[in-house]
Amino acid sequence: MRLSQFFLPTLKEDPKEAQIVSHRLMLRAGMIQQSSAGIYSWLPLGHRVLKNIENIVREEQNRAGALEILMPTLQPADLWRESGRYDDYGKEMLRITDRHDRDMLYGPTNEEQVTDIFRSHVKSYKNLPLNLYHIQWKFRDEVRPRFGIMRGREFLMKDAYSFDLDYEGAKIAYNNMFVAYLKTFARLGVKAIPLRADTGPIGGDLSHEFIVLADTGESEVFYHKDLLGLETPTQAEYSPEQLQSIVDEWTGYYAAADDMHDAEACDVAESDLITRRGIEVGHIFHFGDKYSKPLGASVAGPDGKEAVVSMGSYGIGVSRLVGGIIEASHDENGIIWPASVAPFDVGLINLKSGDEACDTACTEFYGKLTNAGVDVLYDDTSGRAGEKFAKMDLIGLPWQATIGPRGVKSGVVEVKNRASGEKQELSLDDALKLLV
Ligand SMILES: Nc1ncnc2c1ncn2[C@@H]1O[C@H](COS(=O)(=O)NC(=O)[C@@H](N)CS)[C@@H](O)[C@H]1O
Repeated sequence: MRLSQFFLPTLKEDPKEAQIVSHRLMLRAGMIQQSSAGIYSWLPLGHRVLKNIENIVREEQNRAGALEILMPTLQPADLWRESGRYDDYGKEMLRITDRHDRDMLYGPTNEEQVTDIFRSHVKSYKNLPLNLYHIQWKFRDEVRPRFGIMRGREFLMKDAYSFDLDYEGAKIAYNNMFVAYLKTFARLGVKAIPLRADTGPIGGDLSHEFIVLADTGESEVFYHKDLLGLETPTQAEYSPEQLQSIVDEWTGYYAAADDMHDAEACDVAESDLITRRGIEVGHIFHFGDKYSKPLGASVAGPDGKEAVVSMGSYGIGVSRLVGGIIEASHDENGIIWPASVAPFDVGLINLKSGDEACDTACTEFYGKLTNAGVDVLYDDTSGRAGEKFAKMDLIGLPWQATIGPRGVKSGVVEVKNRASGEKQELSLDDALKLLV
């Protein structure tokens, strides 16, 4: 992509309304544009990152055996009246009346909706276990939306829902999602630790939240230092016993958010207990028949008797993760994207646009990288060198390749790794080998 043909409305100054670094950098890097409180448009650079995160989440859900569907954002209030949540949900719910005066709502979550789909079609235990998920916009009328997309009102969530014949089956489904989350966050380039969590408006009796450690996180978390040393599971498949042992290993260490931490009961030695702030990027719940019972979602069991199915739900904050990853990965010059989610792989800087030799060398190098499948943002604009370097550091692409008049003469490209800051002068061929 040539920068002269892209839409990248970067800002020179820190916007005054931004209180945390990810909000500041997302605005300065031209990734989002606020529409109203807690509601944003995603501009090209931000949209690319959002889609990269979404696709990694999707791949890991698919690998875990979940089936992707897409449920509507607008839901009938009657479904929520059946579960009893229509009144319980409170002011966070955006209630809407359509032209026929039917009560509707903009979904904050989809437990009722997915249970309605299930009960309409699944009648036998032979069709279990089943896990349906979608990646869909949610609306929660947060009383104080803040920190940009971190606590938005309209936000993108992956929410999965599992259906099993009994608790044993539901526990396997829960453990399967727990392990899929460990893999997902590792692929996103963040260290997410699971904590026992409160179940809140979703409900149930078993829940973990996954926290990305970041100094500006809203939650205060307390955990055993050895938790950070655990290896992320890598196998494609695990038996139920293996899943349970992985979950036991990761939940065997003390870890609790402030709302669950009990300093008295915590038996971790002072020297082993770490206190940090973190951002909740995922939250999983087992809640049994909380929705299936009132909505009559049951199947004929092996004994022929009707059994109300046992459910769980599993959320990941896809749009929140754009900010969460920045909070965990930035420096004083800007964002440092993990390669897996970066909007482009390489930023190519032409130090002297308009100079024929430079333009030719850059165009050739750009073409070779692009043909090799590398996603390049080529700064072909006529800005000053200092501005070009600052912009590339701000938007945080993993690699920068710079070609200037001196380099063209000696046939070298300066390649810089954004995360380490390390620079190398390489021949065009060696630079290609490094970047492809
Ligand atoms: N206001 C918000 N802005 C951005 N992301 C949010 C917001 N509220 C929740 N999230 C993200 O969405 C994830 C799941 O939300 S949740 O309420 O915990 N869980 C559910 O809604 C369940 N239905 C899981 S399927 C959270 O872990 C968080 O990462």
